Amino acid sequence: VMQNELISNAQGATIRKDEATGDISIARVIHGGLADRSGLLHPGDLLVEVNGNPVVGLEPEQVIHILANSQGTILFKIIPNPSQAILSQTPVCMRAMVDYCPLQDFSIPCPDAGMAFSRGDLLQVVDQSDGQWWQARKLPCATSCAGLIPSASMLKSKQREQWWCQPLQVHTCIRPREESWLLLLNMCLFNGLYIICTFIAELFRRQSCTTCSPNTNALSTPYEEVVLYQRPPQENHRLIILVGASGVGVNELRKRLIKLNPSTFQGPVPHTTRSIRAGEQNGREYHFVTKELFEYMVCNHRFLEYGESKGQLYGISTDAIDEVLKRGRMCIIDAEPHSIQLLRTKKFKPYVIFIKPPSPDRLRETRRDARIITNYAINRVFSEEDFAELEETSKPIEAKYKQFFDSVLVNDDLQDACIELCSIIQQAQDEPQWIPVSWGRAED
Ligand SMILES: Nc1ncnc2c1ncn2[C@@H]1O[C@H](COP(=O)(O)OP(=O)(O)OP(=O)(O)O)[C@@H](O)[C@H]1O
Repeated sequence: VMQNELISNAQGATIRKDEATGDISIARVIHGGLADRSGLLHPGDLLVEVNGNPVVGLEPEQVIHILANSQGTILFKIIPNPSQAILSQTPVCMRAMVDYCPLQDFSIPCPDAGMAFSRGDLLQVVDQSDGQWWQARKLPCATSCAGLIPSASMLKSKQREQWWCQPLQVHTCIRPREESWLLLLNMCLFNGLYIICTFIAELFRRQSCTTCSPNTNALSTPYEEVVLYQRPPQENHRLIILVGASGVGVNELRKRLIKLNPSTFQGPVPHTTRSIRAGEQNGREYHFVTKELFEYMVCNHRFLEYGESKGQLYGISTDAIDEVLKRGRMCIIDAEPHSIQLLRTKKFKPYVIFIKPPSPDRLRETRRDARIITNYAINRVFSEEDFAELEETSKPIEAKYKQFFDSVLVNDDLQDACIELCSIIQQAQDEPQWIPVSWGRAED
């Protein structure tokens, strides 16, 4: 049975009443609060008097009232908890993978001591002594006082409850667009690898679905333990993933970056089952493979994204990404949001940048002369519907996947966005960044 706690904010401790005996005891001492800093109060201590007023039998609200009205020195008479082991815990940093609001949680013992957080927030967990309720601060620490958050097991059981209550959602994915492949093939006749890669990325983006994903809020890991990581010079660069709504400029930024410094940045070479053409070279435009090998790679989950056009298969493999990284280059890819999880591995240590549209006015202003390619026949300026769709699709992507974003870049002025992208990437490679603890562990 959950006993409710009340917090005395000035003292930074919560109290609770034992309904059978009338005893008032310290339920928890909030890290960084006055009681914690004094080192005089501990969980389980029995409160006998406050400033000479006996408190046994009182309601917790009455005790809080006495405390709130006390001025100057407050004298507590306590019976220390003899079994209280005072353990000093090493803080652990965790990234929140779910949202939490204590005011909407009826199970929290003391909502006023609770701390709200959103997916992606970095939390420094300072106390895990209670299996159900931890204490944590948000990083970078703005306040010294910690707040109550549900433990990982507590959140998981809440997720399970929610999951069972959810109605079954039937979802139909968008089918690949044949005409996009045709455009790809047309372009291949006239352009080099640079355009092919660009277009392949575009094709996968268009044909994939942003609403279905392996990671829904339900049953996901509520917290991910993280550590600061700085790439040692001998290690591969981190994979750079650009994510954004269709039309926001992910491809444009990626193209510009590669063009700016082709000896540093590179995209992966796609695989195809179509036959090699005059002027093409295996491993340059494409990796030309047999259908059997392609299917074998599909079965072995080697493709990040793949599709079929006119009986031929095309795909971007994780091996192709690895090849770029092994050559000492920075691999920059344009991925569907739901592919992020596949790439979140120790090997790639991806750094994910979300490309966000600017304000509605700036979006329309900056894209006045921009062209949108909707299929092989249409290459036109953005319409009002395109702008509206872009804004509408960007928000749910951000809302759903923000826990995976290391950086957010607003693509307003193209030149400025390119400069900012370069500096974000530089920082990602050269400065310490938070990564999941499992990516940082030395090889066994
Ligand atoms: N900041 C910007 N200012 C002006 N035009 C831009 C800007 N960013 C991108 N564009 C233009 O907008 C158009 C769409 O960009 P891009 O093709 O990169 O979109 P995308 O995000 O890759 O979407 P899709 O995957 O659907 O192609 C292109 O013509 C591009 O040149």
